[in-house]
Amino acid sequence: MHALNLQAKPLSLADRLADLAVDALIDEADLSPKPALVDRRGNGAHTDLHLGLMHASALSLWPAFKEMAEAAVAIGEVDSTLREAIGRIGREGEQAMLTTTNGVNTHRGAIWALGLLVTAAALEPQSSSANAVSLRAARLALLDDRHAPKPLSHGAQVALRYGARGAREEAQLGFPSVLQRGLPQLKRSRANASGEQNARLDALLAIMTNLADTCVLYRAGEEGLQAMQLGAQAVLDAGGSASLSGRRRLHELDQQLIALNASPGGAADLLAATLLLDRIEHNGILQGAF
Ligand SMILES: CC(C)(COP(=O)(O)OP(=O)(O)OC[C@H]1O[C@@H](n2cnc3c(N)ncnc32)[C@H](O[C@H]2O[C@H](COP(=O)(O)OP(=O)(O)OP(=O)(O)O)[C@@H](O)[C@H]2O)[C@@H]1O)[C@@H](O)C(=O)NCCC(=O)NCCS
Ligand SMILES: Nc1ncnc2[nH]cnc12
Repeated sequence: MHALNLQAKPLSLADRLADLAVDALIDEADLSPKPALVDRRGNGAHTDLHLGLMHASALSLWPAFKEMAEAAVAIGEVDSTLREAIGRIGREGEQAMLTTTNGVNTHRGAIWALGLLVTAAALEPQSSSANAVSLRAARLALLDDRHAPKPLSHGAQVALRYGARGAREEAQLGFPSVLQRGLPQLKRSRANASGEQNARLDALLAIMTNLADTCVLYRAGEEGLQAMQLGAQAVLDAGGSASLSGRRRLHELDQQLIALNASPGGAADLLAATLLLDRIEHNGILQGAF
């Protein structure tokens, strides 16, 4: 007679990366109080989004992230075949998101950023520093996808109007907002014993200080972008989210951005990218230690 094998089947690399990406999106959505964004308190500057929808949207993307990681393992190098494979999977992921949300754009930018990072991490799991993963993601983002439609998206309209660098350029440059702003601030605030939630809020604010967020530009123009960047810097200068005066500034920033209808959705996506890279770097993706 055989003994029952109660041990769970180990997760594949692609399973683990998809889990990490979805967890990063859910942690971003839950983080509160985020200025003008959907969080546990409410809908921020949005009328068509809420926390349940953000969670459902994040979960709907799990198969797309897994498929991107599998494509990376199968193809094995940064080339046009992989770029076009993840472009197709990314567009299917967008459709899955839109079906789940009844047509509301919850995570378009996140599919792009986290999709590239998941693919880049799966390509060389033994080289999982944030720098190395971002560099591979940038090389992928620089490749052309012959099948990509070229719609006049909000990002494209804002690029024409203000000459702003959007989500595509952020990835092609190797995610500078994550590597130079989000991750260093996350580490600084953790080292200052600010508490994990405050460290994540500070990381979001650090990203906001410098980002040309095309969501903010589209909804609130340069006035909105300046309010976001200066207001985020003011919170950090006042001591960050863990200090009383930083919290007061954060509350003011929330009110100001809501009044301007300026939702920093791009910064929120890059916070999720920050959390994902932090976990890939520190937990490793080979050991299955999470
Ligand atoms: C290459 C793409 C990113 C397409 O780029 P494009 O220039 O066409 O830009 P958009 O699609 O308009 O914007 C992309 C989203 O990226 C986020 N974002 C904004 N600024 C930045 C930035 N500076 N750096 C990084 N990321 C940024 C942002 O996403 C969040 O906001 C979304 C809501 O945005 P909005 O369009 O304003 O919302 P709507 O509901 O449509 O309007 P409102 O009513 O709210 O005003 C939300 O989804 C957040 O995620 C931008 O929206 C890429 O998307 C692409 O080519 N995809 C095709 C598939 C593919 O090739 N995938 C590759 C494999 S992963
Ligand atoms: N928490 C959030 N609120 C609004 N838009 C977002 N896009 C990505 N995350 C978001």
